[in-house]
Amino acid sequence: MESCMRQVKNRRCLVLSVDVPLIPVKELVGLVLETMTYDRNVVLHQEKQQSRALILQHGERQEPLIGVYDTNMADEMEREILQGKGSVFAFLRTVGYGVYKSHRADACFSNINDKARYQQLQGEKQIMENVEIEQAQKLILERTKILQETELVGILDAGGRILAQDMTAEIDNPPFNRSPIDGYACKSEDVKQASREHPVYLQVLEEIDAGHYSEVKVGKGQAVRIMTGAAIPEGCDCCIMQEHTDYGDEKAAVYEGVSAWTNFCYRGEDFKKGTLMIKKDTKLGYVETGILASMGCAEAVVYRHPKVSVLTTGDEVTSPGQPLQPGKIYNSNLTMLVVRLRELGIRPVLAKTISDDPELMGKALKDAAAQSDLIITTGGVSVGKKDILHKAVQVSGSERVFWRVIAKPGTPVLFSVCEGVPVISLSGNPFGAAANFEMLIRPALAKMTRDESLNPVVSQAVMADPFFKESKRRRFIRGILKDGQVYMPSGLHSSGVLSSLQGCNCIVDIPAGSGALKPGDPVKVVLIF
Ligand SMILES: Nc1nc2c(c(=O)[nH]1)N[C@H]1C(S)=C(S)[C@@H](COP(=O)(O)OP(=O)(O)OC[C@H]3O[C@@H](n4cnc5c(N)ncnc54)[C@H](O)[C@@H]3O)O[C@H]1N2
Ligand code: MOO
Repeated sequence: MESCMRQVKNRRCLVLSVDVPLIPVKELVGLVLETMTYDRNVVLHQEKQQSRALILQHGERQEPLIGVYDTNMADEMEREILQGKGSVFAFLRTVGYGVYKSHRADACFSNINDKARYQQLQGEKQIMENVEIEQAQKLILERTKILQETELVGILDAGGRILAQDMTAEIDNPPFNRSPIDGYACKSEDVKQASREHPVYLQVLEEIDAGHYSEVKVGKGQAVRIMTGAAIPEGCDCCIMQEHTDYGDEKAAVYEGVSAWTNFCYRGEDFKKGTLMIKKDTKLGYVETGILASMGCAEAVVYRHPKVSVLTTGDEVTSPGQPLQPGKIYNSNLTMLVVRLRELGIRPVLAKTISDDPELMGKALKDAAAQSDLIITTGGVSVGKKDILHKAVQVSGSERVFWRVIAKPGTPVLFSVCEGVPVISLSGNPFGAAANFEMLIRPALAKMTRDESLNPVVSQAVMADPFFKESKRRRFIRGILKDGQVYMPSGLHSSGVLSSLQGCNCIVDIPAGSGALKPGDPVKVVLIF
């Protein structure tokens, strides 16, 4: 420090030792700002400056090597080095110092000198507990990447995909003036006066069917026999429905006149060459793919599918189809989540069950991270001895971001990031997992894929049935929404019960502090679609 102080030109120097890599930058900013406040008070209020050094304190601990020092103290430092023991505190006591109090966790200021400790502390430092659902969504979205890679797919397979480039028409559609009816194309001037009593007779030059093209020029008193979808030849400005003629082959009697441009579809009336037809990032449905086809596109460049992995944990879970041993339960979460993803157009790349072994799960997370954009797990996130996700996340070297949301069910959801891949660990209780899927995973899928329709849709409704429990905490319950009214399913509302979710199409979002709900009470619902 002494030699640094001799070199620097500034009046002050921010000192930070090299082995506190987890210190939040905001704390350094806080230190600097506090020094500036001192300066301002000195100038404005002619206060005596309190100290020549301001160091950081967290809890009871003061950190002399995290601070802002006046740089004119090199001589005093040298004296301590030569005459004392060279202790920074001893020096500080002689010159006097102030403290900047940080309220961050101690782990932020840990001395770290090896990688394993760094990874361990990084997890401990950043975990946030008991977050609101909205904050949880934000924390997940901040760590969710938007997919950039694209692929070329045949137009028949492009439905449901997100277009990765602007699509501009290279042709006019229709590519020619065309007849919207079966009949005769002619000059409107010729038939203006036609009626049943006084038919107008036209000379029929030829017949043009859909798919054929004629260079013929139609003159005064002339017509062509024309079919729906066929190109109207030069010289004509209208078409007469055949029902208003005598169907003549060489000569046709016209019984009803029309004005100019009647029954006449213009070239390019659907779209003109050069028009931007479908914008990048549009979800292609049947209409958009149909438009692309009408533009002549056989293929489309779309963003690649997201790669989502589902890992369920639990020594008690048994795959369906296997005999059920005492104490075991069938694994419903894996099927439920895989099929839910498929319903949303996402095909999971990995779906498996891991036993309650943190090392195995840690390894499984790393393996999954290598092949996924998002990992969903269920079970093992609460506080029990076998709630192995916490350890598994550490084993995998993941960054833990938050644990627990302030809502029921699905409270113990844990969010971490394994090698850059978000890992959303849902509770093992099937309805807890299902509710969290709708609230936390859908937004991540929407961001990743740019598919806005994957976002949860919130609506207002009115309770049709009562819900008897009061809700001290925010509570999600399943419901059946019909014509703006929410009916309660028969069966239990417990988070461990899946069967009563059958037939439900919404989750009622009951705010914390609500009493029992009565019929007629307005409620917010999240649609399950
Ligand atoms: N002492 C406390 N105990 C519990 C608390 C608490 O705060 N203190 N929280 C409770 C809440 S709320 C929930 S939710 C659960 C969450 O537990 P986990 O997420 O750790 O999940 P597990 O214990 O592994 O399983 C819970 C439940 O779900 C069944 N399960 C698990 N996986 C599946 C699956 N794939 N298919 C079907 N069913 C599954 C499992 O057998 C358990 O019955 O913790 C409470 N406890
Ligand atoms: O949060 Mo738990 O999913 O209530 O039962």
